[in-house]
Parts: sequence; C-alpha cells; structure tokens
Amino acid sequence: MTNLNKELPAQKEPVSKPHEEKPSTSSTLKLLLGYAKPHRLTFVGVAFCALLGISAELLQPLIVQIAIDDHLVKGEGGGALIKLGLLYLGIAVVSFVFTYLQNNLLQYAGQSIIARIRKDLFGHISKMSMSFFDRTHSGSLVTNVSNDTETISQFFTQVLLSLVRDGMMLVLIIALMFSLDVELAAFSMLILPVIFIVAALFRSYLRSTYQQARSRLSRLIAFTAENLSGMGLIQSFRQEEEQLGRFTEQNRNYWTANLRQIRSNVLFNRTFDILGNAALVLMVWLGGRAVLGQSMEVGVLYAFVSYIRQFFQPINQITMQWNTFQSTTVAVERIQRVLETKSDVREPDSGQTVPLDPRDVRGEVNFRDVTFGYRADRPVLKRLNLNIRPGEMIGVVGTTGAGKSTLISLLNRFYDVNEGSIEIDGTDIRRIPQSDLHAVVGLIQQDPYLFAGSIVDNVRLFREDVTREQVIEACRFVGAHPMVLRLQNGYDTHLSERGSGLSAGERQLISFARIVVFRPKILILDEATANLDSETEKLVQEALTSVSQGRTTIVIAHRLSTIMHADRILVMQEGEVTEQGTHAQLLASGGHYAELYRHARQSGRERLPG
Ligand SMILES: Nc1ncnc2c1ncn2[C@@H]1O[C@H](COP(=O)(O)OP(=O)(O)OP(=O)(O)O)[C@@H](O)[C@H]1O
Repeated sequence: MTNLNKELPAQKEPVSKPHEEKPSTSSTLKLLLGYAKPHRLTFVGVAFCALLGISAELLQPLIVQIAIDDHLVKGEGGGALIKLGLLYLGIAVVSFVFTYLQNNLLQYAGQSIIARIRKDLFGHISKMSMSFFDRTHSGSLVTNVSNDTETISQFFTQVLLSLVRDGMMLVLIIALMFSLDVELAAFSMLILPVIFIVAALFRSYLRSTYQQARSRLSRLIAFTAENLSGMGLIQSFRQEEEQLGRFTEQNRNYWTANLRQIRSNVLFNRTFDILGNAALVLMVWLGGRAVLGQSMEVGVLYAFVSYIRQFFQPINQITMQWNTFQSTTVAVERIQRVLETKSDVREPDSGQTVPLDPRDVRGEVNFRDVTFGYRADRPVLKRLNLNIRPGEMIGVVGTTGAGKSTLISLLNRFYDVNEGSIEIDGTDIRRIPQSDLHAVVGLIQQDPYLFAGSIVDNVRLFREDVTREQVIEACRFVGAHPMVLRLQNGYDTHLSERGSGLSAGERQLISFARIVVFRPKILILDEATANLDSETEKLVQEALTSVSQGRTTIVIAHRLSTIMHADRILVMQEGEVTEQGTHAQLLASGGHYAELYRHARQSGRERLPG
C-alpha cells in the first residue's frame, strides 16, 4: 500500500453531516431509554429525592407568609417567630440533603450510561471493515466518541434533571398559587401561552445554529487530526502556511457559528427574563390593589410574588433544556448512524461458519477467479487465479498500483471480493470466523504500528497469557534481543505513540517477534524491508528466513533481493499475474521480471548477483 496515501490529509466524507440531519425525537428517546433501563431504580431514587427537596424548598415562602400574617401583622412575635425561624432553617437543611443526594445519584447513572455508550461505540468502530475507514474522517469518529457522548451526558445530568425537578416544581408552584388565591393564580396562567409562542419561535432557529456549530467543530477536529498525522509530509513540502490558511478558515467558520449560537441563546434567555419581570409587575399591581382593598393579606402577596419568581425559573430551565435536548438528538443521531452502519465485511451466518483451528491449518491459499475493485466500476484485480501451496514462499513484484497490496488486503478480509473466492485449506474465508482468520494470517507492513507501551507489551500485544520469557525468546529468535538490551530499560522500555523512539528497522524486528509469539500459519509481508538501509535489511532478511520456516509466506517487495530466493515469484501488472516462476526461470524467460532485474543491477540500487 502506498504510504503517501496514508499520510496525505485525505478528502473524506464526515461520518455525518449535521446540517442535513433530521434527528427524530422518538428514536433518540428509544436509544437513551434502552441505555437507561438498567438504572431505573436509581432514577426512581432521583425522583423521590427531587420531590422531597422541592417540597422543602417550596414550603419556605409559606412559613414566611404565616410569620407575617399570623404573627407580625398582629404585633405578635417572640417564641413563635423563633420556632418558625428554626423550622425554616430545618427545611433548608432537608432541601440541601435531598438535592445533594438527587444530584449524586443522577450523575452516577448518567456517567455510567455514557461510559457504556462510549464503549459500545468504540467496540463497534473497531469491528468496521477498511472500506468504512476509507470513506470516514477519523476526526469525525473522534468527535463521535468524545464530544457527542459528552453532549448525551448532558441529557441525563441536565435535561432529565430539569424535567423531573423543574416539572415537579412547576406543578407544585401552580397548586400552591391556586391554594393561595385563585383569581391571581388564574391571571398568572395567562402568561403561559405567550411563553409557548416565544419558545416555539426560537426553537427551530436555536436548533439550526447549534447544528451548524457542531458540524463546523467536527470539521475543525477532522482537519486537525489529519494534519497531525501528515505533519511530516506537510513540513517536508513546506506546506505549513497553506495548511495554516486552511485551518484559519475552518477556525473562523467555527468561531462565527459558535458566536451565532451563543447570541441566540442569550437572546432567548433574556426574552424570558423580560416576560418574567412583566408577569411580576402585573402580579404586584393586581395583588397590591387587592391588599389595599383588604381582600388579600400582605403575607399572601409576599408568598405569591415569591412563587411567581420561582414559577419562571423552572419554565426557563425546561425551555433551555429543550435546546440541550435538541443537541442531544443531533448527537444521538450521529452516534446512531455509526452504530447502525454495518461492516461491509461480516461474520459468517451461524449455519455457514467453518471454525478453523490454527494448529490444524496447513496453509494452502487459493484465489479463485477473484475480481475486486475499491469502487465496483473500477476493478483492481481481474479474474485472478492463484494457488499457493502449504509452506511455500511467494515473492510478489510488479508496477506501482498493480494490485499487490490489494491482494493481501483481500486475504486478510479487510475487504471482501466482488466476484470469485479466496480459500484457506479449501474453505472460503468468508465462512471462517474473523478471529480464527486473523489468528491464521499474520501481516507485517512497511511501517509496523507500535502502541504506547513497553517492548514486552508491544510484542505480546497486551495479551497477559503470553509470558515475558516467551517474548524474550521470540526476540532472540528474530535477532532483536541485542537491540532491545541496548535500550535504556531493556524490555521494559516504554515506547511513545507509534514507537517513535525506535528506528524503522528496530520497529520491524519487533513486529517479526510478534509473528513468532502469535504463530500465524500464513505470513504476509508488505514492503517490510522498503524503508531499511542495507545493514538493517540484512538483519530483517535473516529474521524473515527464520520466521518463514514452516509457514506459507507471501512477500511483496520492490527490492528484488528480498524475494529472489522465494520458491515462486509472481509478477503483477494492472491487476493480473503476468509472469510466475523461480528467479532463474523468470530470468531465462526474458520478460518483465528479467527487465526489472537488469534495471535494478544497472542502476546500482541493489547489490544483486549477475
Ligand atoms: N483504499 C483504497 N481506496 C481506493 N482505491 C485504492 C485503495 N487502495 C488502493 N487503491 C487503488 O487500487 C490500485 C491498486 O493499489 P495497491 O495498493 O494494491 O497497489 P500496489 O501494487 O500495492 O502498489 P504499490 O507498489 O505502489 O504499493 C491502485 O490504483 C490504487 O490507487
């Protein structure tokens, strides 16, 4: 596979385009309720705590009303007022305790649910076929796993809390207002339709501003992620200024969208404040007249004004949470879209499955009439037939883009063939469970991926059942042992991301040691020696000779020295095998291979025998 393709910031589609989405409330709720189900008892506890906390809070104005109307207005005080004061404080403590409990319970459930969604999402993404990653921005997936799940967590910690707490509060306040004064309470209710009209007018605008901001953030993250992975290329081609220009544009777009979203939110909230204040003024005016006309007590007016202030608080909260809920539907939609995307490469149906015990595999590989294209209308391999015998070493050479890497991507089932089949020991690989297949087929690439972790963990790929001794033995076998001992902490040396503390050859030797540990019966090397100097190549070549013993081995190489000793060499051109035979046979036939060989010798790029 050409490495340049991997490094260049690719032009891919984001996994979702929020501005085009039509999130559905019911599917959002369905997904969220599914995840919330195991925590239903916790949610009952939350509702209970919320009810007690709110009731305590709402009793406070009533106590003040009693203090005013039954004691202060009548000129009484002393013991009764102190008792009422203590009661007020006691109720405040009850409200605090239950609000605290309710918040903790809700956070626990909310965070557990989000951790679960994140895990499911990551698990699903890691099972997708390569075609999914070909067409999906990695930045977009990072946004799904990080930001979108964070947005959903707000649903549990804010939206749900508000619905439960503020909903109950609203009902209780309305009940208390009617119990205090029916006429005044009825007047207050007149404001409700106005609130709904304002909320409805703002709703779609707020949603569109939010979606736009998310979409632009997603693009910004995608752009940054891709630039980071291609930074070497950007610097070597002095593309920093151009990339900075493109980044600045994306950054400005996000900045504009974010400001628009913040402005619209502030406008919405302040409109609510104005409505609240207008209602308050109306109540003070109406209530004041009633007090002056002696049809209402002062304490009742006080309690009423307190409730009116509190009345707007939950309404404002609930409508604000409506925006958060809209954001949640967008985030859920984006996550759902990933979760519902089926991998192009599927596990076989249960009736079709043929398990493969790696110990019993002989290692025969057959390509039968294989046709494949990354796009259906552009085939890369055309009716390819190939039989590889158990234990045979095959070298593959050919022109750039001939389809060599594609051949091995298919054998690994990173993609499925369009026509024909690939078989291992006579079984179509589509019928082999993927875990069995990957235990049988081992791949070493040009730039092997190393994880952040110790040398031991990188060789055994974090599998605890592989002992340290086995790792050391494997490293000795491939000749990596002296190199590892030279590192600062030997086998415990911690490698940074992608193994950046090691040279290309050292990374390659580690990946050979992996093969010895995991013992795949079929071994594939894709340009594994391409980046190495001739000294390191010799080491790697020796490692290859050691590990290929008893394994079917397919080696793709541009350097002919790597494959000239293979049992059979295939020459590929434009998706077809045009020549095959041993080195001697191919030289004698005077075809493309002979020409490549002559060219390589004359150019002096490789030291090849004459
Ligand atoms: N992921 C992909 N999506 C679309 N097209 C691809 C993809 N990978 C490879 N191709 C195309 O398929 C063709 C064969 O590519 P492949 O990588 O198999 O060639 P190759 O023989 O290994 O080349 P090289 O020697 O340069 O690595 C090329 O035209 C390439 O552009």
